[in-house]
Amino acid sequence: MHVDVTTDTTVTSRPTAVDLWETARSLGMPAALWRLPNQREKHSIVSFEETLPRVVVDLDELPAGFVVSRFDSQDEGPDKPARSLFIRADVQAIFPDDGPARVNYTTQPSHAFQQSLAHPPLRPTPAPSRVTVRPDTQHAAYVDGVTQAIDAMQQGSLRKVVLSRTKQVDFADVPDAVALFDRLCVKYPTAFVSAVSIPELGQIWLSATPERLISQRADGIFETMALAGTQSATFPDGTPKRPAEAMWSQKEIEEQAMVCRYIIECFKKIRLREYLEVGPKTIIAGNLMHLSTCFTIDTQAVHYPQLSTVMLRLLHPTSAVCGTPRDKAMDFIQQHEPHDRELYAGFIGPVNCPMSEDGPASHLFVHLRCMKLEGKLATLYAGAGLTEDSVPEREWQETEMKCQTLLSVLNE
Ligand SMILES: C=C(O[C@H]1C=CC=C(C(=O)O)[C@@H]1O)C(=O)O
Repeated sequence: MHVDVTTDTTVTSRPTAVDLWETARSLGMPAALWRLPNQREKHSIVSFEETLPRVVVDLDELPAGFVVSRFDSQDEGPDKPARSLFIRADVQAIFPDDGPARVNYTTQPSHAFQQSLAHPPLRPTPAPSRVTVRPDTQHAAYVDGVTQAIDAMQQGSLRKVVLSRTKQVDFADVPDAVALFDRLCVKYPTAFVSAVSIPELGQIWLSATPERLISQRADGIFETMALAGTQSATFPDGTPKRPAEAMWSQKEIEEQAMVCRYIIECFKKIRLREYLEVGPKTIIAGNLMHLSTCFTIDTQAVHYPQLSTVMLRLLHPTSAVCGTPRDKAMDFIQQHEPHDRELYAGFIGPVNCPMSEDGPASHLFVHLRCMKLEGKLATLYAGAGLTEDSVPEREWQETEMKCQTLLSVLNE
């Protein structure tokens, strides 16, 4: 059933993103809020299922919703396909930049939800909350891990591995997730910005990621990208760099080329040759620059409507977050990273959601530049792609720069 809330007098006629988010949170309902790269309108969904189903991501089968996948979710054999959390879009809202929200129910709304949305709970501490970054205790272990990775690569068992670390930040008060989301949207217009509330885990995840994993547009165009190589988007004196001014080392060019080759190997596995490859080009991602190659395919022209579902299974986790060869890199990560990556470097995004007049589309992104919020504690995650030419201290500095993407909005 589709009910346009703007014509339904039992609920607030102009709910804001905050109203929906706080209503869902007060009732223990999962919710997602996102803004696609280079767009202004924001989207929000709420699910009435308090415990999220774990689904096989089949883009041809799933109803409208938002997928959240762990980094380590992979097929464990033909009968044990990878599973992801699925936030079904029981309530779906679009917030245009200049106009009232459009809200639809796709299932019969619960009475409690309607009642609560009519009198939405107050948002937490709208004023900026003070933050304290906990002192780093991971530097020595990280540098040691990089050194061990370089040894493994010099011995030839590994060609690339992405090693990550965490950083913890304490807020003085429980932060306002929607306010942080809004700040990320303003600061990173080219990123996919999201806030996801998962009550059963007691977590909210926030991110501003530059990396598209898979898009299946309403017009049948499939897109993916190879992203790697990192440098600051400013010169040491703080002046912004233009993409043409970026200097890339052999190590970074090779690191990104490995991601390209990994994607092309996936196309080869399904004998697909009709892809358009553009790049590598330097792109700006907030405070950073990366090398990016885009791959597009017209799924209608190649008569391959299930391409996105098939490629998702083959691609995740890509060499941009895991390494090459994939299984060896995964083993290295599991043996050397002291933390569980959880949703960091997994994939997230809307599936089969109406995003334009053309119809529903799916946009899945690699979950980078992200943090997990548990009450007043935030855990930030950042990794760096290592090759045998890596310099341990430089890789640590790279993870520091990646943490800045989110840190810089926490204190505003
Ligand atoms: C693993 C991360 O970034 C990936 C994406 C772009 C550049 C990367 C790099 O230069 O290492 C990483 O492959 C991260 O942000 O935590």
